Amino acid sequence: MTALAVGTIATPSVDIAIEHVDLWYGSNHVLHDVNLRIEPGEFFAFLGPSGCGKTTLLRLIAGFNQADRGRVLIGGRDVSGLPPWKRDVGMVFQSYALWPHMTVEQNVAFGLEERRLPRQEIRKRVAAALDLVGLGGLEKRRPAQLSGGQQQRVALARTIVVEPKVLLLDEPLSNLDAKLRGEVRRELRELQQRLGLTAIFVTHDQEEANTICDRIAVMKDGTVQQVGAPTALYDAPKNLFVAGFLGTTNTLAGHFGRGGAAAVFETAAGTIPLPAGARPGGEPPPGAKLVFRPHHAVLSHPDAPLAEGRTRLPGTIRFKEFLGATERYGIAIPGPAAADTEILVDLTHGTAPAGLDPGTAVAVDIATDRVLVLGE
Ligand SMILES: Nc1ncnc2c1ncn2[C@@H]1O[C@H](COP(=O)(O)OP(=O)(O)OP(=O)(O)O)[C@@H](O)[C@H]1O
Repeated sequence: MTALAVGTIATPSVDIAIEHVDLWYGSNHVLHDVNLRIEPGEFFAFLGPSGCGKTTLLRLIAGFNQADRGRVLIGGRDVSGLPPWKRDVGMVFQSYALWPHMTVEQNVAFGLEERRLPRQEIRKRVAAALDLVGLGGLEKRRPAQLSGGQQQRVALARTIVVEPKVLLLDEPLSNLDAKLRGEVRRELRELQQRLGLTAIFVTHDQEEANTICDRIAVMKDGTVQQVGAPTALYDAPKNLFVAGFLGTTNTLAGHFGRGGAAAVFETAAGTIPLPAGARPGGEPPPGAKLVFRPHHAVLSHPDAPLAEGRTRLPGTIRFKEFLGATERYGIAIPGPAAADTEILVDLTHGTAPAGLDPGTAVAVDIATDRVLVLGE
């Protein structure tokens, strides 16, 4: 265990282990055999859609929920039976939960006064915590006299001032507007790194998880689907859910080629050769689909020669959207029984050939080595 001190705030870096955790709310089985290890000093995210069990898992680590099976270890110590105040965890809530009648200073000092620390020590630590979150000078204000971002920082200062071993953040930025969210999340990341604190961030926003966290656990229906660094999850998703949750993706239903030796995937839009490794060994996964990202294809003139490493599907532009740095094209690929497949293609703004307007016939040239076949 290492400890880092910034000013008078010291936080240890500890690991967290979640082992075979199951939890029911009555007859509702909310967490299913969850196993995770979070490294010391890591910024970790629980990411998933609403109701998948992220907050339940976070509250379990905090000690507000108890597992029906399995255990939680913090810094190697089994904390499963311990109440929240004996776990050395600090939690920041979505609502901030500040005391409205207290000043900033009093809000931050509250936890230290409860612990009956000497007055001098409290004063020093509160000043250091407010300094760390950039709120020096606002000590005498009340929460109502602060902006949302400033209130969030008070909540953070109040949590770190007690020097928790673990910082738990439950959608802490969701009450802030988009611009402020970006700013506060950078500050949060910087603070977490300076303190070397192990932190877990709950969010359903993939951009938030990607920008702030070292690793992410993607959750669905109370199960962990995949754990990895943001780029690893984006580039090598394990299944269709992870691929779809982390960014836009094209998915084409079909089946592996039969008969011939070549590894191909046959879809209603056409037959697509597969790179080595895209075809999992043995039986195809259930509900297998071909997957590729919109920026892994380009648009060409139907008569242009096909570049090496690409495979071509002919189609017609259905729509075009300007997204800022990129332009998104929706392409209808004709299929049997009048069932067109729609493929999205993202081109960097300014790089698209002229004349790519709705109704134009184009060729979608897909980078064959970026294609994956994934199951449910
Ligand atoms: N106190 C409770 N009693 C009974 N069921 C609950 C309770 N809290 C949550 N649930 C249920 O447990 C499941 C998981 O809820 P949880 O709040 O952990 O999900 P979440 O992923 O954090 O969702 P959100 O992003 O909407 O906060 C949901 O089906 C929810 O309705």
